[in-house]
Amino acid sequence: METIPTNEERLAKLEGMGCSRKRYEDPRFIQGKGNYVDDVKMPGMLVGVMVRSPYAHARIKSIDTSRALAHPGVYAVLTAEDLKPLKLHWMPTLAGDVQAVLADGKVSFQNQEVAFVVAEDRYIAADAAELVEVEYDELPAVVDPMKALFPDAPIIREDIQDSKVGAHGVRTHPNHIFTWDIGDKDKTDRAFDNAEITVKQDMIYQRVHPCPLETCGCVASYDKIRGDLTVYITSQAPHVVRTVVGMLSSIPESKIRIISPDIGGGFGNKVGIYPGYVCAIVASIVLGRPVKWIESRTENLTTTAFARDYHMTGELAADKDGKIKALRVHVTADHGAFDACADPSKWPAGMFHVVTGSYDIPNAFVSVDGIYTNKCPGGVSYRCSFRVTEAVYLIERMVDVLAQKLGIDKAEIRFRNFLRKDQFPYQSALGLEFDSGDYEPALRKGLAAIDYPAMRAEQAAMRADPTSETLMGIGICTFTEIVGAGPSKSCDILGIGMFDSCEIRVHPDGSAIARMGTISQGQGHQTTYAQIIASEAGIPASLIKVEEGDTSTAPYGLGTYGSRSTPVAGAAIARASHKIREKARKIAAHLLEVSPDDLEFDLDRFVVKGAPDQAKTMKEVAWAAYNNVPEGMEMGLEAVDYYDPPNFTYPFGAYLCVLDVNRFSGETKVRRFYALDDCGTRINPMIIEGQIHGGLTEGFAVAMGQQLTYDEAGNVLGGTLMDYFLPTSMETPHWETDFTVTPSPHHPIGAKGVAESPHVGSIPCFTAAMVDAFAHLGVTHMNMPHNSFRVWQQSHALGIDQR
Ligand code: PCD
Ligand SMILES: [Cu+]
Repeated sequence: METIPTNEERLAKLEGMGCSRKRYEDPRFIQGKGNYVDDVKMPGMLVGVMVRSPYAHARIKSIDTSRALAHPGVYAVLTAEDLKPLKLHWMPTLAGDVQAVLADGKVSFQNQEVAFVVAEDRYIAADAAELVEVEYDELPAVVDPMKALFPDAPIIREDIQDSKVGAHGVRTHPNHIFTWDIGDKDKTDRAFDNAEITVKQDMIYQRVHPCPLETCGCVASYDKIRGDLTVYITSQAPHVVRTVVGMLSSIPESKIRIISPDIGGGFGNKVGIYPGYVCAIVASIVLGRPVKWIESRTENLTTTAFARDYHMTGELAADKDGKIKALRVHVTADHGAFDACADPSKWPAGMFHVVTGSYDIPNAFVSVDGIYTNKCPGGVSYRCSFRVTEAVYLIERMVDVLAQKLGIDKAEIRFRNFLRKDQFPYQSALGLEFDSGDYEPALRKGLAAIDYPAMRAEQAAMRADPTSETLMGIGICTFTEIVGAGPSKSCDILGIGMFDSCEIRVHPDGSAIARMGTISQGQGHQTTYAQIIASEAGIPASLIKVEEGDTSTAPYGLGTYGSRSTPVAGAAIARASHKIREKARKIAAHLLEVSPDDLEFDLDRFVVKGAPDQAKTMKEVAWAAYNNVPEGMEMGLEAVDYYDPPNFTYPFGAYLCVLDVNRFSGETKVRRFYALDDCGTRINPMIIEGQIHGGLTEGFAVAMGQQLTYDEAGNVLGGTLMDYFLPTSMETPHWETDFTVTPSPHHPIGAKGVAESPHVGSIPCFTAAMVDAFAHLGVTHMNMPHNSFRVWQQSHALGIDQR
């Protein structure tokens, strides 16, 4: 007789939630067996290259494509004139604006798409692109959003120059996109009028770019005989691409197949629809041959989806003990030449209103103005679920500024203002409902981990020593994130609610295939999704095949960004697993000739209550599902779930950073970085740790070096990795990670998203530490990036850079 495995053995075999199961994906990635878009090669495939504008703002007087067309190996050169008859020279953006696919009479940012050259191969296409002769008439450019609102500023969008109302309400200037107000202005103003103390700080969150290792691209293949369009694409939201392509082309969605194969990092960069995709699709339809388009690094850095460019002013009102009474914020948001924000919510500044942070702030008012400038369009959530990193940066900076003004310790002021555990679910003054949190123990753990009192004592000693070449800074960030877009009442893309989905089919041998509407870009969904099913349906993770990213097989879903896969698809996976389990229970009851209520689910089997030797395993049930089901039941064992979450999830964390700054050179060394994260129920602790390392490294990159700078004429300075900071293992500090577990009350398995938290939480922490190094000299804020030159400038301004 077969010996029944022990509980431990069965649990180990399942590799369910909580297990640091090794990543299923890694053998293929490590051995170079991944399959990325640029790996796709089709018979007869042509390659397209963009002709781009050297000017930030210019009228196009003429485009002469004849020399390019005459070049051997060239098949087509598309311009706006060619797209006009198809009504494809402009396309809708995800933010309710329109964007030129190929410049229509005018260019509005440097490297804007002007023509698309299709040729035998990439070299020929690039050579021919040089032969396209474009005559420009340069116009004055404006790159500063404040100056864009001057009465005599150059008008960027002549196409909508006279419209007084845009997608998000009234426009007050031709370069003004919207004003978005939220909160109670009168109450907030009154709280400020009556406050014992107020503080105010301006800050700039610089323009940055997500910079995934793989640039954007696609291979479009139109089959003229069948009328089918297949597109391999670097998309974080393949189903959305299918819907948009359907809308633009009038091809029914049933004849469009969008496939996101392996993706070499997304980070928000691959949410939007870019002109290159549209041009490749049009070229394939026109030429009847597959057409590939892959961006160069410079094209990626300078033309696809930037992030931030938020110019913020924060104000806090408080009493003398540092208890916050009100928050007031104004933001000037530079959206570039077209409003192409990949914002999953109905709010034009995304989830910025999470800006009250981890604190009990009774009154708040926020106003955001969106502005056009002669810069690249975009506005994506570079590792933050959209404008959350901006919000967290603002509130964390403001709390520090207040502490400094009052002479209260920066940890102590947080304890005085934290939301208490018993206040959840908490209605914020800006209308959000924070699901769960427990902030105080998290910060206490962090303070103990770095021995905060000892650090402050060391800092005091250094400050007292006039010969010390080092300035020591201690940064604290106690952030609350908002992830998991989202409830369809507040989140949609082009009118489609932001649900997500899962479909599970169990085979006769007890193995299974599962498909979801999300798409991994390196997060390891194939590993972790199987773990959820393992725990919830009792099928070993190693027997579950997880597939995402092919619209012809996966159920409709809104994709992966905004750390939404766990909060939304993860919930659908759990619920689909429960449906499987409940059908299996009935089959097991039938096999055991008992009532379903007499059965208990035990890891991987159903056991008769009170008779532990009478059981049916999921494997046995799976076989029976195909030959011996209760009368009246359909055969098979499969389930589908579409999940529209009731709320977002609110992961949080406590981060601490200790920095040593050389006041003569501005060089900085991160001595300690401690990150405690709470994402509720943890599915794979090892993957979470990897996600946190990645997010912290990108946070380090943004805080210490990343910036897309423009000169007055609108030239992008630093559109290559020589200038744009991408940290390697050489620059990256050592990370210390920790956690607490506060489950989400509304998520079926209590899980919250985690992937963006480390990015959102670390950036203000680095700035806080940097400012803290200079705080005793009266400095309250320093704008990022904190590279050596800029830090030295601060030192120099204070006159402490000389020996
Ligand atoms: N509690 C929990 C949570 C979570 N998890 C895990 O972790 C991960 C993540 O998750 P999440 O948080 O949910 O998220 P997702 O959705 O998946 O993802 C997204 C993210 O993710 C991140 N990470 C990463 N990684 C990699 N590798 N790559 C990439 O790209 C990336 N990206 C980035 C980003 S940026 Mo945005 O897009 O900006 O919005 S958003 C983002 C997965 O695997 C999961 O399963 C676990 O375990 N547990
Ligand atoms: Cu964002």
